[in-house]
Amino acid sequence: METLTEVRAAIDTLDRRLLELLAKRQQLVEAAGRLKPQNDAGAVAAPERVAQIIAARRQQAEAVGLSPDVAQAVWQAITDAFIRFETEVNQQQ
Ligand SMILES: O=C(O)C(=O)C[C@]1(C(=O)O)C=C[C@@H](O)C=C1
Repeated sequence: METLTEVRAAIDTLDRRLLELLAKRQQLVEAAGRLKPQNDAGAVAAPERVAQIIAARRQQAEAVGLSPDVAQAVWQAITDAFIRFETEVNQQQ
């Protein structure tokens, strides 16, 4: 992989896989939102679970050669976005 164009093509391919995994994650979050009591913002936000996820992903990142700070930022953004998504699901069930 020698050119910026090649590197970007590889990033696009990898991002496609990430999108598919995030779509599967969304289905699981939707199921979680339906299992929680309706209109329960505290249950949806589950801050203790988010803290557990962030700590675990930091450790798991180190094991696979990913910067723990990058992992924390990514999973903070993921959980923020999915809490917003799950809030909609939880209100509409
Ligand atoms: O574990 C849950 O309770 C979920 O609803 C899933 C999830 C997640 O995205 O991983 C989403 C919202 C909560 O803040 C915590 C975690």
